[in-house]
Amino acid sequence: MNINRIYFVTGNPYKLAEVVAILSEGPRLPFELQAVQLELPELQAQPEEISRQKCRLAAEQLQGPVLVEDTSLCCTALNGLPGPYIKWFMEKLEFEGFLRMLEGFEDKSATFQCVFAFAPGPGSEPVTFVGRLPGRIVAPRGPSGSKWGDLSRLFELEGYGRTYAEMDEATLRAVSHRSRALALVREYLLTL
Ligand SMILES: O=P(O)(O)OP(=O)(O)OP(=O)(O)OC[C@H]1O[C@@H](n2cnc3c(O)ncnc32)[C@H](O)[C@@H]1O
Ligand SMILES: [Mg+2]
Repeated sequence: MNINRIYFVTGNPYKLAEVVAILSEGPRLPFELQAVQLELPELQAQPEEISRQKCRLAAEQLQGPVLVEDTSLCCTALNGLPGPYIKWFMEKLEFEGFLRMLEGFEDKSATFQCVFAFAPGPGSEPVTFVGRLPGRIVAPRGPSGSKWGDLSRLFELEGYGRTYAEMDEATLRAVSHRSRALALVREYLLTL
């Protein structure tokens, strides 16, 4: 396949910066990654299908190879919810409301999940890549005002005993759901 530029499409500047940083580490990809800041509609569906839909829309709009990503936070006690709707839950309930929602449940385990979708152009079925990070929801710890907002103070990574907000950026980048998914994206892109 003759690709020399891939558009990474997101409305979130932090996500964009993180993806560019992670992909610029390690073996160099034979493509230029071009950032496109665009808010894509997210259709109600399972996380992988939401990402695929975003990818199809992005490929149509940009008429070229595109990479998109959608992040979910899945709580075990809520059978995977809020999942892809976490953004709206945090916006509407704020962290106090979100914690209250889980109060009645003993099981506070949760998983951050990142689904990237890639399509070489419009009309192609997108390929997806999933990265997961297990943890649990805790009372807020760590500095507030971080780039990912209060959610990062509520999610404690399994095996680290620290919340997202308490982790240093390099360690987090090495283990995060996004890095895990991007390792698969990189592997795939290198086969094109
Ligand atoms: O335009 P897109 O790429 O969709 O960007 P977005 O900000 O709308 O992102 P999502 O639809 O993937 O929604 C995921 C929500 O989870 C948050 N989020 C994403 N990655 C995160 C991370 O690594 N740590 C903490 N929160 C994260 C993000 O701020 C959103 O509120
Ligand atoms: Mg979004």
